[in-house]
Amino acid sequence: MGTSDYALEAKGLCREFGGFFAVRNVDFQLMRGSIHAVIGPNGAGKTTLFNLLTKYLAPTAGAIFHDGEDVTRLGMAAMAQRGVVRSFQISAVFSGLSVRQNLELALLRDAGIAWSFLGRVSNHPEVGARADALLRQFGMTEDADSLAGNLSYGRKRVLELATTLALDPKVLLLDEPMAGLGREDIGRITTLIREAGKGRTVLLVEHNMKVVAELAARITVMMRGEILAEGSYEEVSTRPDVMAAYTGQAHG
Ligand SMILES: Nc1ncnc2c1ncn2[C@@H]1O[C@H](COP(=O)(O)OP(=O)(O)OP(=O)(O)O)[C@@H](O)[C@H]1O
Repeated sequence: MGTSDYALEAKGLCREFGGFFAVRNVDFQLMRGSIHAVIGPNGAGKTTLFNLLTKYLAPTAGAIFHDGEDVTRLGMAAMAQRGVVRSFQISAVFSGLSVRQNLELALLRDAGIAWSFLGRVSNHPEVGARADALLRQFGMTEDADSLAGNLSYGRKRVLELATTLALDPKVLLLDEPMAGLGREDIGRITTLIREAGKGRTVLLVEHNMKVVAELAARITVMMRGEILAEGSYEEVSTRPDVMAAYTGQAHG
């Protein structure tokens, strides 16, 4: 399998905090076009690995490749330009704007058009049409004119995902997309991520095993900063060492 089969690849990745290795010597491959989950008990190093791959943190050793090119030294903005987009941090929802305005803002930003006031949208009819399509796709047509700040927590997370997808990322990186959501919103966001995964590469860090089992074709299990196991849900969930890693840990 060639390097270019991977949307993202890490080689010998390390992140040390004052002598403590949160991530130690990790070799990781994110296959292009796949939905891949990183799981593991609390403190395993999932968030640190995610922050390294999304360029939020710099590694203390090792290298990161995107489409086979060394991107170790690039920052988040340069990665976003390459179509590698992290959700739920980058795509802030503006609570003083309506749902539609939030989507229009994201679409204008993606098109590289400066956005200062909404009158500008009328100059770009394609933006209005794409906002309508996103509203329909995300089941938010009825909320279009509601202020984002007045949405429930779950609907806000749906809007965040919609604004991220407005950027049409090639690689979508999601940090605990289900955190704090009720069952209904989990079902909706699971469906939306599955749809978003068509023609894209998706990496998610997620504690909810039902969601991981439903979405991820490949799963990486981390433990004490290292990769403990990799494979399908069936493969990793039946391994005694993976079960032992979770013993005594409460996970949703
Ligand atoms: N900025 C930091 N400074 C010092 N130690 C850190 C820092 N960030 C993370 N760590 C440590 O690195 C280890 C891995 O943390 P990390 O947040 O990556 O784990 P995690 O698997 O995401 O855990 P959780 O599931 O609880 O979010 C933990 O022991 C944590 O205390």
